[in-house]
Amino acid sequence: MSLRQIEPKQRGFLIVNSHPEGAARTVRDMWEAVPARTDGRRPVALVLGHSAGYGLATVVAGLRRHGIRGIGVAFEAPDTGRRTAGAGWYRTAATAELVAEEGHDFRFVNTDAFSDDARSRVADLLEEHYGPVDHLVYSLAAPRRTDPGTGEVHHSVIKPLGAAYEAPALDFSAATPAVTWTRLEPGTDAEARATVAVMGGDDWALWVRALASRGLLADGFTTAALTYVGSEVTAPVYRHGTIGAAKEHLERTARDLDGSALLKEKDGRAFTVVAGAAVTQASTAIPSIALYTSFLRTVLGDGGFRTTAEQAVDLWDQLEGRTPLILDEEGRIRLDGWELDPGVQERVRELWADPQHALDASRSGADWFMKQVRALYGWDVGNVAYGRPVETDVPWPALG
Ligand SMILES: NC(=O)c1ccc[n+]([C@@H]2O[C@H](COP(=O)([O-])OP(=O)(O)OC[C@H]3O[C@@H](n4cnc5c(N)ncnc54)[C@H](O)[C@@H]3O)[C@@H](O)[C@H]2O)c1
Repeated sequence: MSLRQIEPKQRGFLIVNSHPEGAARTVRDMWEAVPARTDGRRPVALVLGHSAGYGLATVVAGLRRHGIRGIGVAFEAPDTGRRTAGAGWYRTAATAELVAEEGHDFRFVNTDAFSDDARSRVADLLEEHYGPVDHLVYSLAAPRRTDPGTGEVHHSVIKPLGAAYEAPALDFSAATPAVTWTRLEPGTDAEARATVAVMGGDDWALWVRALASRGLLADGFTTAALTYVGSEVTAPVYRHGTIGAAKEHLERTARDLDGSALLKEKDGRAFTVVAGAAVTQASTAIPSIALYTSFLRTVLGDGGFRTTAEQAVDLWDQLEGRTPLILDEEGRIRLDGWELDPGVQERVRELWADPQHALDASRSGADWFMKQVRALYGWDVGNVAYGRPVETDVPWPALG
Protein backbone atom coordinates (compact mmCIF):
# COMPACT_ATOMS: atom_id res chain seq x y z
CA MET A 1 0.00 0.00 0.00
CA SER A 2 1.25 3.45 -0.79
CA LEU A 3 -1.47 5.97 0.04
CA ARG A 4 -0.09 9.46 -0.45
CA GLN A 5 -0.81 13.03 -1.40
CA ILE A 6 0.84 13.84 -4.75
CA GLU A 7 1.34 17.00 -6.76
CA PRO A 8 2.47 17.21 -10.41
CA LYS A 9 6.26 17.38 -10.79
CA GLN A 10 7.52 18.92 -14.02
CA ARG A 11 11.09 18.93 -15.40
CA GLY A 12 11.32 20.96 -18.59
CA PHE A 13 8.59 19.69 -20.86
CA LEU A 14 8.39 16.37 -19.03
CA ILE A 15 5.99 15.59 -16.23
CA VAL A 16 7.67 12.92 -14.13
CA ASN A 17 4.83 11.61 -11.99
CA SER A 18 1.31 10.47 -12.73
CA HIS A 19 -1.99 10.55 -10.92
CA PRO A 20 -3.66 7.10 -10.82
CA GLU A 21 -7.23 8.35 -10.59
CA GLY A 22 -6.71 11.06 -13.21
CA ALA A 23 -5.17 8.54 -15.61
CA ALA A 24 -8.04 6.13 -14.95
CA ARG A 25 -10.58 8.91 -15.54
CA THR A 26 -9.11 9.59 -19.02
CA VAL A 27 -9.68 5.94 -19.94
CA ARG A 28 -13.26 5.96 -18.66
CA ASP A 29 -13.93 9.21 -20.54
CA MET A 30 -12.59 7.65 -23.74
CA TRP A 31 -14.65 4.51 -23.11
CA GLU A 32 -17.83 6.53 -22.66
CA ALA A 33 -17.10 8.62 -25.75
CA VAL A 34 -17.09 5.52 -27.98
CA PRO A 35 -20.68 4.42 -28.61
CA ALA A 36 -21.01 0.70 -27.83
CA ARG A 37 -22.06 -1.84 -30.42
CA THR A 38 -21.95 -5.45 -29.34
CA ASP A 39 -23.00 -7.56 -32.31
CA GLY A 40 -20.49 -9.30 -34.54
CA ARG A 41 -17.90 -12.01 -34.29
CA ARG A 42 -15.61 -10.81 -31.44
CA PRO A 43 -12.31 -11.12 -33.33
CA VAL A 44 -9.01 -11.95 -31.65
CA ALA A 45 -6.67 -8.95 -31.54
CA LEU A 46 -3.10 -8.36 -30.46
CA VAL A 47 -2.35 -4.68 -29.83
CA LEU A 48 1.28 -3.71 -29.31
CA GLY A 49 1.51 -0.41 -27.43
CA HIS A 50 -1.91 -0.68 -25.72
CA SER A 51 -1.28 1.72 -22.80
CA ALA A 52 -1.21 5.09 -24.54
CA GLY A 53 -2.01 7.10 -27.66
CA TYR A 54 -3.26 5.23 -30.69
CA GLY A 55 -2.73 1.81 -29.12
CA LEU A 56 -5.00 2.63 -26.18
CA ALA A 57 -7.62 4.10 -28.51
CA THR A 58 -7.44 0.92 -30.62
CA VAL A 59 -8.07 -1.30 -27.59
CA VAL A 60 -10.93 0.85 -26.27
CA ALA A 61 -12.62 1.20 -29.67
CA GLY A 62 -12.05 -2.49 -30.46
CA LEU A 63 -13.66 -3.57 -27.19
CA ARG A 64 -16.58 -1.18 -27.45
CA ARG A 65 -17.38 -1.67 -31.13
CA HIS A 66 -16.35 -5.26 -31.86
CA GLY A 67 -15.96 -6.95 -28.48
CA ILE A 68 -12.37 -7.88 -29.37
CA ARG A 69 -10.74 -10.63 -27.33
CA GLY A 70 -7.01 -10.92 -26.95
CA ILE A 71 -3.87 -9.29 -25.66
CA GLY A 72 -2.32 -5.85 -25.25
CA VAL A 73 1.39 -5.33 -24.74
CA ALA A 74 3.08 -2.25 -23.27
CA PHE A 75 6.22 -1.42 -21.32
CA GLU A 76 5.43 0.58 -18.21
CA ALA A 77 7.30 1.40 -15.02
CA PRO A 78 5.73 0.39 -11.67
CA ASP A 79 5.41 2.56 -8.55
CA THR A 80 8.75 2.59 -6.74
CA GLY A 81 7.62 4.15 -3.47
CA ARG A 82 9.56 7.33 -4.37
CA ARG A 83 8.08 7.73 -7.81
CA THR A 84 4.58 6.88 -9.01
CA ALA A 85 4.04 4.29 -11.72
CA GLY A 86 3.89 5.53 -15.31
CA ALA A 87 0.52 6.84 -16.44
CA GLY A 88 0.27 3.91 -18.89
CA TRP A 89 0.42 1.53 -15.94
CA TYR A 90 -2.61 3.21 -14.36
CA ARG A 91 -4.42 3.41 -17.71
CA THR A 92 -3.88 -0.33 -18.13
CA ALA A 93 -5.33 -1.03 -14.69
CA ALA A 94 -8.36 1.15 -15.56
CA THR A 95 -8.84 -0.54 -18.94
CA ALA A 96 -8.70 -3.96 -17.25
CA GLU A 97 -11.38 -2.82 -14.78
CA LEU A 98 -13.66 -1.84 -17.65
CA VAL A 99 -12.91 -5.16 -19.38
CA ALA A 100 -14.02 -7.00 -16.23
CA GLU A 101 -17.05 -4.77 -15.58
CA GLU A 102 -18.38 -5.22 -19.09
CA GLY A 103 -17.64 -8.95 -19.35
CA HIS A 104 -14.91 -8.73 -22.00
CA ASP A 105 -11.96 -11.09 -22.34
CA PHE A 106 -8.74 -9.15 -22.84
CA ARG A 107 -5.36 -9.50 -21.09
CA PHE A 108 -2.45 -7.11 -20.65
CA VAL A 109 1.25 -7.96 -20.66
CA ASN A 110 3.96 -5.62 -19.38
CA THR A 111 7.14 -6.46 -21.25
CA ASP A 112 9.70 -5.21 -23.74
CA ALA A 113 7.86 -5.96 -26.99
CA PHE A 114 11.16 -5.83 -28.90
CA SER A 115 12.38 -9.02 -27.23
CA ASP A 116 11.99 -12.59 -28.46
CA ASP A 117 10.93 -13.50 -24.95
CA ALA A 118 7.89 -11.19 -25.30
CA ARG A 119 6.93 -12.87 -28.57
CA SER A 120 7.08 -16.33 -27.08
CA ARG A 121 5.19 -15.32 -23.90
CA VAL A 122 2.44 -13.69 -25.92
CA ALA A 123 2.23 -16.68 -28.29
CA ASP A 124 1.88 -18.98 -25.26
CA LEU A 125 -0.95 -16.84 -23.89
CA LEU A 126 -2.68 -16.75 -27.27
CA GLU A 127 -2.46 -20.54 -27.58
CA GLU A 128 -3.79 -20.98 -24.09
CA HIS A 129 -6.70 -18.52 -24.23
CA TYR A 130 -7.62 -17.36 -27.72
CA GLY A 131 -6.09 -19.23 -30.66
CA PRO A 132 -5.06 -17.55 -33.95
CA VAL A 133 -5.02 -13.77 -34.25
CA ASP A 134 -7.42 -11.98 -36.58
CA HIS A 135 -5.82 -8.53 -36.21
CA LEU A 136 -2.37 -7.40 -35.10
CA VAL A 137 -2.16 -3.63 -34.53
CA TYR A 138 1.37 -2.32 -34.15
CA SER A 139 1.45 1.00 -32.26
CA LEU A 140 4.78 1.09 -30.46
CA ALA A 141 6.66 4.37 -30.07
CA ALA A 142 9.96 4.03 -28.27
CA PRO A 143 13.23 5.93 -27.91
CA ARG A 144 15.38 2.79 -28.11
CA ARG A 145 15.33 -0.85 -29.14
CA THR A 146 17.61 -3.74 -28.31
CA ASP A 147 18.03 -5.85 -31.44
CA PRO A 148 17.07 -9.37 -30.33
CA GLY A 149 19.49 -10.92 -32.83
CA THR A 150 22.64 -8.96 -32.06
CA GLY A 151 21.97 -7.46 -28.61
CA GLU A 152 22.87 -4.02 -30.02
CA VAL A 153 20.92 -1.10 -28.51
CA HIS A 154 19.69 1.39 -31.12
CA HIS A 155 18.66 4.91 -30.10
CA SER A 156 16.24 6.85 -32.26
CA VAL A 157 16.77 10.58 -32.82
CA ILE A 158 14.46 13.27 -34.14
CA LYS A 159 16.51 15.28 -36.61
CA PRO A 160 16.18 16.66 -40.11
CA LEU A 161 18.26 15.09 -42.87
CA GLY A 162 20.43 17.01 -45.33
CA ALA A 163 20.01 20.53 -43.88
CA ALA A 164 19.46 22.09 -40.47
CA TYR A 165 15.85 22.83 -39.45
CA GLU A 166 15.01 26.12 -37.82
CA ALA A 167 11.43 26.62 -36.80
CA PRO A 168 9.13 28.06 -34.18
CA ALA A 169 8.20 25.76 -31.32
CA LEU A 170 5.89 25.89 -28.32
CA ASP A 171 7.55 26.39 -24.97
CA PHE A 172 5.21 24.49 -22.70
CA SER A 173 7.49 24.31 -19.70
CA ALA A 174 6.22 27.75 -18.64
CA ALA A 175 2.81 28.37 -17.08
CA THR A 176 1.74 30.45 -20.07
CA PRO A 177 2.47 28.99 -23.50
CA ALA A 178 5.01 31.00 -25.49
CA VAL A 179 6.74 30.73 -28.86
CA THR A 180 10.41 29.88 -28.86
CA TRP A 181 12.72 28.95 -31.73
CA THR A 182 14.39 25.64 -32.24
CA ARG A 183 17.32 24.74 -34.45
CA LEU A 184 18.24 21.16 -35.17
CA GLU A 185 21.39 20.15 -37.01
CA PRO A 186 20.97 17.41 -39.60
CA GLY A 187 21.24 13.81 -38.44
CA THR A 188 24.04 11.57 -39.67
CA ASP A 189 23.54 8.42 -41.74
CA ALA A 190 24.26 6.36 -38.63
CA GLU A 191 21.54 8.25 -36.69
CA ALA A 192 19.07 7.70 -39.52
CA ARG A 193 19.90 3.98 -39.56
CA ALA A 194 19.48 3.74 -35.78
CA THR A 195 16.08 5.48 -35.96
CA VAL A 196 15.02 3.07 -38.69
CA ALA A 197 16.16 0.17 -36.47
CA VAL A 198 13.90 1.44 -33.65
CA MET A 199 10.84 2.82 -35.44
CA GLY A 200 11.03 1.06 -38.84
CA GLY A 201 9.38 -2.23 -39.71
CA ASP A 202 11.93 -4.85 -38.57
CA ASP A 203 10.27 -5.56 -35.23
CA TRP A 204 6.78 -5.61 -36.75
CA ALA A 205 7.88 -8.23 -39.29
CA LEU A 206 9.43 -10.29 -36.47
CA TRP A 207 6.05 -10.32 -34.69
CA VAL A 208 4.19 -11.45 -37.81
CA ARG A 209 6.74 -14.21 -38.46
CA ALA A 210 6.69 -15.31 -34.82
CA LEU A 211 2.89 -15.66 -34.87
CA ALA A 212 3.04 -17.51 -38.21
CA SER A 213 5.70 -19.92 -36.90
CA ARG A 214 3.35 -20.85 -34.05
CA GLY A 215 0.35 -21.28 -36.34
CA LEU A 216 -1.27 -18.17 -34.84
CA LEU A 217 -2.34 -16.29 -37.99
CA ALA A 218 -6.09 -16.69 -38.53
CA ASP A 219 -7.56 -17.00 -42.02
CA GLY A 220 -8.13 -13.47 -43.30
CA PHE A 221 -5.54 -12.12 -40.83
CA THR A 222 -4.85 -8.40 -41.05
CA THR A 223 -2.02 -6.40 -39.56
CA ALA A 224 -1.81 -2.62 -39.37
CA ALA A 225 1.06 -0.43 -38.19
CA LEU A 226 0.53 3.21 -37.28
CA THR A 227 2.33 5.83 -39.34
CA TYR A 228 2.19 9.59 -39.80
CA VAL A 229 2.56 11.87 -42.81
CA GLY A 230 1.74 15.32 -41.43
CA SER A 231 1.99 18.83 -42.71
CA GLU A 232 4.56 20.42 -44.98
CA VAL A 233 5.44 22.85 -42.14
CA THR A 234 6.81 20.00 -40.01
CA ALA A 235 8.04 17.86 -42.92
CA PRO A 236 11.75 18.80 -42.54
CA VAL A 237 11.80 17.41 -38.99
CA TYR A 238 9.23 14.65 -39.49
CA ARG A 239 8.51 13.17 -42.89
CA HIS A 240 11.86 14.16 -44.46
CA GLY A 241 13.85 13.60 -41.28
CA THR A 242 15.22 10.57 -39.45
CA ILE A 243 11.77 9.53 -38.20
CA GLY A 244 10.39 9.87 -41.73
CA ALA A 245 13.10 7.44 -42.92
CA ALA A 246 11.83 4.99 -40.29
CA LYS A 247 8.23 5.51 -41.44
CA GLU A 248 9.26 4.85 -45.06
CA HIS A 249 10.86 1.62 -43.89
CA LEU A 250 7.68 0.71 -42.01
CA GLU A 251 5.63 1.37 -45.15
CA ARG A 252 8.03 -0.77 -47.27
CA THR A 253 7.70 -3.51 -44.67
CA ALA A 254 3.90 -3.34 -45.05
CA ARG A 255 4.21 -3.85 -48.80
CA ASP A 256 6.68 -6.74 -48.30
CA LEU A 257 4.45 -8.42 -45.72
CA ASP A 258 1.36 -7.84 -47.82
CA GLY A 259 2.95 -9.64 -50.78
CA SER A 260 4.55 -12.39 -48.70
CA ALA A 261 3.71 -16.09 -49.04
CA LEU A 262 3.09 -16.10 -45.29
CA LEU A 263 0.13 -13.75 -45.63
CA LYS A 264 -1.06 -14.98 -49.03
CA GLU A 265 -1.45 -18.44 -47.55
CA LYS A 266 -3.90 -17.00 -45.01
CA ASP A 267 -5.57 -14.61 -47.41
CA GLY A 268 -4.08 -11.98 -45.11
CA ARG A 269 -3.30 -8.29 -45.56
CA ALA A 270 -0.71 -5.89 -44.11
CA PHE A 271 -1.13 -2.13 -44.10
CA THR A 272 0.23 0.98 -42.59
CA VAL A 273 -2.40 3.34 -41.16
CA VAL A 274 -1.82 7.05 -41.51
CA ALA A 275 -3.38 8.65 -38.43
CA GLY A 276 -3.66 12.37 -37.74
CA ALA A 277 -1.70 14.49 -35.25
CA ALA A 278 -2.45 13.63 -31.62
CA VAL A 279 -1.09 14.80 -28.28
CA THR A 280 0.83 11.78 -26.97
CA GLN A 281 4.00 11.20 -24.99
CA ALA A 282 5.77 10.27 -28.24
CA SER A 283 4.67 13.37 -30.16
CA THR A 284 5.36 15.95 -27.44
CA ALA A 285 9.03 14.96 -27.66
CA ILE A 286 9.23 16.35 -31.19
CA PRO A 287 10.15 20.04 -31.40
CA SER A 288 7.66 22.16 -33.34
CA ILE A 289 5.03 19.40 -33.42
CA ALA A 290 3.55 20.88 -30.24
CA LEU A 291 3.15 24.31 -31.83
CA TYR A 292 1.88 22.80 -35.07
CA THR A 293 -0.69 20.69 -33.19
CA SER A 294 -1.80 23.73 -31.19
CA PHE A 295 -2.37 25.71 -34.38
CA LEU A 296 -4.16 22.75 -35.94
CA ARG A 297 -6.51 22.76 -32.94
CA THR A 298 -6.97 26.53 -33.18
CA VAL A 299 -8.03 26.12 -36.80
CA LEU A 300 -10.23 23.05 -36.32
CA GLY A 301 -11.78 23.81 -32.93
CA ASP A 302 -13.46 21.22 -30.75
CA GLY A 303 -15.57 19.43 -33.34
CA GLY A 304 -13.08 19.29 -36.21
CA PHE A 305 -10.05 17.85 -34.43
CA ARG A 306 -10.60 14.10 -34.58
CA THR A 307 -9.71 12.22 -31.42
CA THR A 308 -7.58 9.08 -31.40
CA ALA A 309 -10.69 7.11 -30.40
CA GLU A 310 -12.75 8.45 -33.32
CA GLN A 311 -9.98 7.46 -35.71
CA ALA A 312 -9.67 4.04 -34.05
CA VAL A 313 -13.41 3.46 -34.61
CA ASP A 314 -12.87 4.17 -38.32
CA LEU A 315 -9.87 1.84 -38.38
CA TRP A 316 -11.80 -1.05 -36.84
CA ASP A 317 -14.72 -0.61 -39.19
CA GLN A 318 -12.28 -0.91 -42.10
CA LEU A 319 -10.31 -3.85 -40.66
CA GLU A 320 -13.52 -5.73 -39.86
CA GLY A 321 -14.97 -5.00 -43.30
CA ARG A 322 -17.92 -2.97 -42.02
CA THR A 323 -16.90 -0.07 -44.23
CA PRO A 324 -14.73 -0.20 -47.37
CA LEU A 325 -10.99 0.29 -46.92
CA ILE A 326 -9.89 3.87 -47.63
CA LEU A 327 -6.46 3.35 -49.21
CA ASP A 328 -4.19 5.91 -50.85
CA GLU A 329 -2.18 5.24 -54.00
CA GLU A 330 0.56 3.72 -51.85
CA GLY A 331 -1.83 1.24 -50.26
CA ARG A 332 -1.94 2.98 -46.85
CA ILE A 333 -5.16 3.25 -44.83
CA ARG A 334 -5.87 6.99 -44.43
CA LEU A 335 -7.46 8.35 -41.25
CA ASP A 336 -5.88 11.80 -41.55
CA GLY A 337 -8.04 13.47 -44.19
CA TRP A 338 -9.35 15.93 -41.60
CA GLU A 339 -5.79 17.09 -40.82
CA LEU A 340 -4.42 17.33 -44.35
CA ASP A 341 -7.47 19.02 -45.85
CA PRO A 342 -5.95 21.76 -48.08
CA GLY A 343 -8.10 24.52 -46.56
CA VAL A 344 -7.09 23.50 -43.02
CA GLN A 345 -3.41 23.35 -43.96
CA GLU A 346 -3.62 26.76 -45.64
CA ARG A 347 -4.93 28.29 -42.40
CA VAL A 348 -2.27 26.52 -40.32
CA ARG A 349 0.43 27.90 -42.68
CA GLU A 350 -0.92 31.42 -42.13
CA LEU A 351 -0.61 31.04 -38.34
CA TRP A 352 2.82 29.42 -38.68
CA ALA A 353 4.10 32.38 -40.74
CA ASP A 354 3.76 34.74 -37.74
CA PRO A 355 3.52 32.39 -34.76
CA GLN A 356 3.83 34.89 -31.91
CA HIS A 357 1.16 37.08 -33.41
CA ALA A 358 -1.03 34.01 -33.94
CA LEU A 359 -0.55 32.93 -30.33
CA ASP A 360 -1.28 36.45 -29.04
CA ALA A 361 -4.46 36.53 -31.13
CA SER A 362 -5.72 33.17 -29.84
CA ARG A 363 -4.35 30.91 -27.16
CA SER A 364 -7.17 28.41 -27.47
CA GLY A 365 -5.11 25.78 -29.31
CA ALA A 366 -2.03 26.16 -27.09
CA ASP A 367 -4.09 26.09 -23.88
CA TRP A 368 -5.88 22.98 -25.11
CA PHE A 369 -2.53 21.39 -25.98
CA MET A 370 -1.08 22.06 -22.53
CA LYS A 371 -4.17 20.62 -20.85
CA GLN A 372 -3.90 17.53 -23.04
CA VAL A 373 -0.25 17.11 -22.06
CA ARG A 374 -1.14 17.24 -18.35
CA ALA A 375 -3.97 14.76 -18.93
CA LEU A 376 -1.46 12.32 -20.45
CA TYR A 377 -0.10 12.00 -16.91
CA GLY A 378 -3.50 12.06 -15.23
CA TRP A 379 -3.29 15.72 -14.15
CA ASP A 380 -5.88 18.45 -14.63
CA VAL A 381 -8.62 15.96 -15.50
CA GLY A 382 -12.23 16.74 -14.56
CA ASN A 383 -13.98 14.96 -11.66
CA VAL A 384 -10.79 13.94 -9.87
CA ALA A 385 -10.21 14.80 -6.20
CA TYR A 386 -6.57 15.90 -6.42
CA GLY A 387 -6.65 17.22 -2.87
CA ARG A 388 -7.06 13.73 -1.38
CA PRO A 389 -4.35 11.12 -0.75
CA VAL A 390 -4.40 8.42 -3.40
CA GLU A 391 -3.16 4.83 -3.66
CA THR A 392 -0.24 4.92 -6.12
CA ASP A 393 0.82 1.28 -5.82
CA VAL A 394 -1.83 -0.15 -8.11
CA PRO A 395 -1.39 -3.79 -9.21
CA TRP A 396 -0.89 -4.69 -12.87
CA PRO A 397 -3.96 -6.67 -13.97
CA ALA A 398 -3.59 -10.41 -13.40
CA LEU A 399 -3.10 -12.63 -16.44
CA GLY A 400 -5.11 -15.55 -15.02
N1 LIG B 1 1.07 10.93 -31.82
C1 LIG B 1 0.84 11.27 -33.06
O1 LIG B 1 0.63 12.45 -33.40
C2 LIG B 1 0.81 10.20 -34.11
C3 LIG B 1 0.18 10.46 -35.34
C4 LIG B 1 0.13 9.45 -36.29
C5 LIG B 1 0.73 8.24 -36.06
N2 LIG B 1 1.36 8.02 -34.86
C6 LIG B 1 2.03 6.72 -34.68
O2 LIG B 1 1.32 5.94 -33.73
C7 LIG B 1 2.24 5.02 -33.14
C8 LIG B 1 2.13 5.12 -31.63
O3 LIG B 1 2.47 6.42 -31.25
P1 LIG B 1 1.75 7.16 -30.05
O4 LIG B 1 1.94 8.61 -30.29
O5 LIG B 1 0.39 6.61 -29.86
O6 LIG B 1 2.72 6.72 -28.85
P2 LIG B 1 2.59 6.73 -27.26
O7 LIG B 1 3.86 7.24 -26.73
O8 LIG B 1 1.33 7.40 -26.84
O9 LIG B 1 2.43 5.17 -26.91
C9 LIG B 1 3.48 4.27 -27.14
C10 LIG B 1 3.11 2.90 -26.63
O10 LIG B 1 4.23 2.03 -26.88
C11 LIG B 1 4.53 1.32 -25.70
N3 LIG B 1 5.95 0.95 -25.73
C12 LIG B 1 7.03 1.74 -25.87
N4 LIG B 1 8.16 0.99 -25.83
C13 LIG B 1 7.77 -0.29 -25.69
C14 LIG B 1 8.47 -1.52 -25.59
N5 LIG B 1 9.79 -1.60 -25.66
N6 LIG B 1 7.74 -2.65 -25.39
C15 LIG B 1 6.39 -2.61 -25.28
N7 LIG B 1 5.68 -1.47 -25.39
C16 LIG B 1 6.36 -0.33 -25.59
C17 LIG B 1 4.18 2.25 -24.56
O11 LIG B 1 4.05 1.52 -23.35
C18 LIG B 1 2.87 2.84 -25.10
O12 LIG B 1 1.83 1.91 -24.85
C19 LIG B 1 3.63 5.40 -33.65
O13 LIG B 1 3.97 4.59 -34.76
C20 LIG B 1 3.43 6.83 -34.11
O14 LIG B 1 4.35 7.22 -35.10
C21 LIG B 1 1.38 8.96 -33.87
